[in-house]
Amino acid sequence: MGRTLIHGAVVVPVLDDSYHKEGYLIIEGTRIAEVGAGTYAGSTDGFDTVIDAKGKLAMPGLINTHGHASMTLLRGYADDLPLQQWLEERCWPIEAKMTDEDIYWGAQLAILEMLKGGTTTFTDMFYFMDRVAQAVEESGIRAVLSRGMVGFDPENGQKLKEQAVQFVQDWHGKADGRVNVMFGPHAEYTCPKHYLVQAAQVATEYKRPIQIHLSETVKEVQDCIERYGKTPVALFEEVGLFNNPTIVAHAVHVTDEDIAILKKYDVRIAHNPDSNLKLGSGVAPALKFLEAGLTVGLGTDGAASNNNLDMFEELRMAAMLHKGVNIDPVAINAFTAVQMATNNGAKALFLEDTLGTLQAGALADIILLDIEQPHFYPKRHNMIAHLAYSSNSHDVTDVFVNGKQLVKDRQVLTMDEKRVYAEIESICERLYAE
Ligand SMILES: CSC[C@H]1O[C@@H](n2cnc3c(O)ncnc32)[C@H](O)[C@@H]1O
Ligand SMILES: [Zn+2]
Repeated sequence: MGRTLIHGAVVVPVLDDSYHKEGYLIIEGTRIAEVGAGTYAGSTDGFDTVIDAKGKLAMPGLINTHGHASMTLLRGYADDLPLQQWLEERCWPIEAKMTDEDIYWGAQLAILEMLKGGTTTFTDMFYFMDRVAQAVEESGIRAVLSRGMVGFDPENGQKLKEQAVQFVQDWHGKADGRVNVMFGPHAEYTCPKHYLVQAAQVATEYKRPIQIHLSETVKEVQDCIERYGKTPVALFEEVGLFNNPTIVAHAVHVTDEDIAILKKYDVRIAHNPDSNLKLGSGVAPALKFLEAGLTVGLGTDGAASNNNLDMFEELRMAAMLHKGVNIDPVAINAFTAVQMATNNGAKALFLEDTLGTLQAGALADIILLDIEQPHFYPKRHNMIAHLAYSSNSHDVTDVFVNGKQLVKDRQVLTMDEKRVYAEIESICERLYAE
C-alpha cells in the first residue's frame, strides 16, 4: 500500500467553512489516512512520495453530476439553438453516426479536459457505455455511468433496456470501485409512460439509482401536461421512478408542488447553470431547492451545450447567478457553492458520504491548485471565497484519484494527450464529411 505525504498547503477540507492556512494530508492506499493543521512535524521516513505543496491549495476533487462525455465530439457544432432543435437537427444525426471507437475517444477527450480542470468524478449518460467505462478504467478517473435508454420505438427500447441491465451487471464497482453505475432513461419526451415504468422496475430489481433529464424547458413541461395532464415531476412520481434513488438533471421549470414531490422522495438535483443558459432553457430555482432541504450538485452537461467541462466555471456561475436572479447577495454563498461542487455532488450521486471532503477515511480524490498567482492575493481574507469567485480550472496543477496521482504539474500521467487530439481530429473528419 503506497503512502504519500502532501504538506505545506492551504487545506480546505469542505467539512465546514473553515480551512487550515497550512496543513498536511497523508494518503494510504486509496484513502486519506490523516488530515492535519500546521507544519508536518513527523518523520518523512516510510512515505513512498513526499510532496512539498507550499504555494498550493489542497481541496477535494470536483464532482460533475451530469454530462455526456463523448459529446466533446460535437463541441462548437451546435451552437445558439433551442434544446429541441439542437437535439433533433444537430446532436442526434451526428450521434447516429458515432461508432463505439468514436465514443471511446470522445470520452478520452472529456476525461483529459476534466482531469486537467480538477474534476475527479464525472457522470455520463450515452451510448456504447462499455467504451466510456474502458476510458475511465484506463485513465484512473472516477465515474457514474449509465447506458442511455430511449423508448420511442418498442423494439429498440427493449434492446436498450437489455443493454442497460448488461452494463450494470458488467461494470458496477469495477476499476477498483471507481466505476459506479445507474440506469439512465433519457427524459419524459423520449420515454413513453410504460417505458418509464419498466425503467423504474429494472432499477428496483438491480438496486441501482436512476438519472434522468427533467423539466428542462417550458416546451417539455407543456407537452407533458398536454399528453398526461400533469407535470413531468408528477408523472415520474406516478410511474414509480422516485421509489428508486433518483438524480434529476436540470429541473428548471418546476412548480412549488413539484418541489414538494422532489423533497418527499429525497430526489437529488444536478444543477447545470451554464448549459441551461446557453440553450436558453432558463434558470433552475436552485435557491428554492436548497431552502426546501434538497441536495443539489453541479453539472456541466455535455460539451455541445456548455461548451466546456469546467467545473470551476459552474461553481462560480452557481455562486453568482442566483444572487442576480434572486436580487440577494447572500444567496448561495461561497461555501455553499463549493459544497455543491464537492461533497454535495457526491451526495447527489449517492456515493460514499465522505467523498468530496478531506478527512481521515475518505477516498483520496484530491486536487492541488497553484495559489501563487495574482487572483489569489491577498490571502488573509478568505480562501473559500477565492475558490468560488476568483479561481479557475487552469489553477489546478495536481490531481489524485483513489490515492493515485493522475495529474502532475498539469500533465496527465495516464493519458496520451497528443494521441487523443489526433484521434479526435480524424474522427471528426469522418463524422462531419459533407
Ligand atoms: C440517450 S443518451 C443521452 C442523450 O442525451 C442527449 N442530451 C445531451 N444534453 C442534453 C440535454 O441538455 N437535454 C436533453 N438531452 C440531452 C444526448 O444528445 C444524447 O442523445
Ligand atoms: Zn444532459
